[in-house]
Amino acid sequence: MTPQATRGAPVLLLLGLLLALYLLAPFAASVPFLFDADWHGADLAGILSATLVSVAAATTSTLLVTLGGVPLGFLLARADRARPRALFWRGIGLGVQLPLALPPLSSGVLLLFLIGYASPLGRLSGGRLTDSFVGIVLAEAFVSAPFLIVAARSAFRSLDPALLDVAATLGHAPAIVFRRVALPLCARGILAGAVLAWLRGFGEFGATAMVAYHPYSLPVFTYLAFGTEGLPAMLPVIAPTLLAALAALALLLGLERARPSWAVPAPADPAPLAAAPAGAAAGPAPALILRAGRQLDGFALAVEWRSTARRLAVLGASGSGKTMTLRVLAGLEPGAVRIGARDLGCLPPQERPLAYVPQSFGLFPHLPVGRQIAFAADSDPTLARHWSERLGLDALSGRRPDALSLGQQQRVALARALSRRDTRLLLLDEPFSALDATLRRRLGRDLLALQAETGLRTILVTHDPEEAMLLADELLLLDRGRVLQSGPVAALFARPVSEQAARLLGAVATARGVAIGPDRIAIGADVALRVSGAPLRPGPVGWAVRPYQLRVGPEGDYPATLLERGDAFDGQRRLRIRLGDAELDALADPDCPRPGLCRVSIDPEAIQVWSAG
Ligand SMILES: Nc1ncnc2c1ncn2[C@@H]1O[C@H](COP(=O)(O)OP(=O)(O)OP(=O)(O)O)[C@@H](O)[C@H]1O
Repeated sequence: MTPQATRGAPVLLLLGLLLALYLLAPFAASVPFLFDADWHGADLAGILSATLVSVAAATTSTLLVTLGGVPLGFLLARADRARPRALFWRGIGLGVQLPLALPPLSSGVLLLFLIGYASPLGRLSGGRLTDSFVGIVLAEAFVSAPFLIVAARSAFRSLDPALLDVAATLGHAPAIVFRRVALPLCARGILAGAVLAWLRGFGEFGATAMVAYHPYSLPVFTYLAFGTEGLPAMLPVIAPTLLAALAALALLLGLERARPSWAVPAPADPAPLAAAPAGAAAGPAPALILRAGRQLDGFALAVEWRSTARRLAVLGASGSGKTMTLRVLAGLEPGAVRIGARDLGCLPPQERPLAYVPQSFGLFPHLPVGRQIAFAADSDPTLARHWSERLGLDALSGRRPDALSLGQQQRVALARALSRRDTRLLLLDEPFSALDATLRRRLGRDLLALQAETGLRTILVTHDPEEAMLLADELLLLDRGRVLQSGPVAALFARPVSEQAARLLGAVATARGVAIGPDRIAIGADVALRVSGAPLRPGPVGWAVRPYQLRVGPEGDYPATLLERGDAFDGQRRLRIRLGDAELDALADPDCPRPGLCRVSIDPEAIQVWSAG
């Protein structure tokens, strides 16, 4: 907090400083007593032995607790994300924190029920679980484990789940995903938890005294020295305790301050891709069949889709279920998926022949570009080299993702996906959403080039109709988890099923008319527009046309009235015209006619028409 931030909050400052003072005061208060300490009469051999016992027991218990606590923290974090949260894991999450809430003496009593002389385990072990080094370790593990589990759980909870999903869709089994992605990315949080657990174990007295009074650990030895010889004899015993605590705290501080060393400024955006020879494969692909049904709190997904196109897009408003549909395809959500004769629905994500690029690209923060591209379980070194070079990533192979521009990050994600030996399907979730308009256009063209070059089937999730029309031949329009319409881009564009579908497809303003022939709509004032697409049935229709599709001038197909003429900007002038009964916006050259009668031409293919009956 800056001095300015605390200036307005004297009460906060006072309360905070009071507590800090109280925590430091005992150290200051102990200074005069140090001169009374009985350094000469100190039992150095006893202190050394107790210190060694405590260090060894705390280290052993921390290792044991880490071994089980890290996987448990991972499972608990995963269960925290699941909806609904399983009762079993909620119970486990609560139960493993109980030792935190218990007085250590009570923990000791509970442990005696389990491993004491009279317990089945105690009898089985011949009493070796109490009053022994093993007993100290068990007591320390019991009281210190929650520190490690809570730290690991919160470290794993802060991990971006998309990274685990991507690693799975790159062919890795859950255990490998845990080892290669989750563990390295959460190592600092886990290490901090381990240091806390070690400190807690090292200083443990109550439970240890109940379970294993012998051999003396440092806290028990300190208590003994105080009880038999008083404060002066106890002071030398505190020295190793303080030293160990300071060393552990220094380690904790070091962990907090440690910053990844790879942070270097992001370079400029990549140059556009050079044109490449087209088409490994063209024409229709094996039929893709998707059936997804999902019932969540406040949202239901019910999608059925069949397509043989190679370039597909899922288009819909925010929250319509686009990402979920893609995740069903990737095997990250349940659903039936088939490609040709191959049933993918029964395969886990790591066994599906596809690559999934989530919205944030899903690059692993701890891996440099070179290892990132080769990360897939079935990564082909020849393909990896090819795509690294083709996408201009060779010079960046040593950089980690936070030292890359967004455009470069996207290329790394694509190179990683394309380097898999058996990728049949490339799933792209809003690949351009984080980019500005210029980069969006450029990377859109890059992707177009890649589609032509690889012939790979791509499914693009987007809410941008322009992007969908550029990069897809077939569309799936979603609305609140349901299919609004699906089919070839041109057919959907010409004949959206409803005004809502037309708006999703980019219609800004809509108007009413009447179909008077298979390719004619009357829009009032004796104007009948010629339209393209499937033959129309007579009856009321809605229609729309984009402003830049209207050509306004002295010549043209239809009579209209120019109502307003806006200021010229960026080589264009915005006009307001009346065409039939509709008032529409149009874009024209700056030197277009003045308000008054004019003529308008519209390409029939640029007019969207839907039944409004
Ligand atoms: N685990 C969940 N539990 C309950 N609802 C969820 C869960 N995950 C997603 N949803 C809901 O499902 C709906 C669809 O989500 P989805 O991410 O597929 O939408 P989208 O169309 O991709 O949206 P956007 O364009 O904003 O990314 C949303 O309303 C979301 O709130």
